[in-house]
Amino acid sequence: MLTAGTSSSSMTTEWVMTEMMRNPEIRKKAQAEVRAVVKGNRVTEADLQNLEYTKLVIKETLRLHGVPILVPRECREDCTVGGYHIPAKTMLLVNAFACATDPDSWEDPESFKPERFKNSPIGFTGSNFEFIPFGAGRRICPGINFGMGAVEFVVANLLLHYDWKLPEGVKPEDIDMREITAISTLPIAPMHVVPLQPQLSKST
Ligand code: HEM
Repeated sequence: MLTAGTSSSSMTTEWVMTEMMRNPEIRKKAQAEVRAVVKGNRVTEADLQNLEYTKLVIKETLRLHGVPILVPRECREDCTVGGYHIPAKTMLLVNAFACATDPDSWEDPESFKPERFKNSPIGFTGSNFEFIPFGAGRRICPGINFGMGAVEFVVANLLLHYDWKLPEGVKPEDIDMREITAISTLPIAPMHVVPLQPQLSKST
């Protein structure tokens, strides 16, 4: 439970920041939303409900940087998938990343475009098999709400309190987006960012 709940949420947060540093316009838009919604210096649970664009950014991050392979499943009965006969008791591994980047399901699948989820019926509760960052079915992640709340809360605070820039001489396109695979996908090289003056001018 601890392993499943900690690295997944923290790695998602790290990828959200990485994508926002690589896409400054998206970061500015999310930051403007957070600063417009949050009154005072504290992000509340109620504020999170109104962070519409920031939620899209997190969703798009989960599409491109979610778990690559889901927990194994065992086939209960013989079946045929894509013309292949799968005998009962075969262990199956679902390639969630392939589903989330399948050009038959997604337009321009490799690009980071939070807007693709705007007014889209595709959610992450396991009903849309092209997007299953929390899995699906009986073994779906039981920590969806906790995990999403934790990521939204940390990202909102990072955007509310600080402006961010890359170290001197580093351009957004220089960020190393390669991944290594563990329980979550991790950046192959940690990104370095510089927090600017804390935004403490708002009244509490
Ligand atoms: C952004 C954060 C998170 C992501 C992306 C995530 C993703 C996943 C995925 C993909 C699975 C496999 C589901 C399947 O095979 O169908 C899973 C399972 C699980 N997750 Fe999460 N998770 C997150 C946060 C959490 C949190 C916060 C907790 C607990 C506090 C948690 C607890 C678990 C547990 C216990 C399982 C195993 C469920 C089972 O096998 O029946 N997760 N998670």
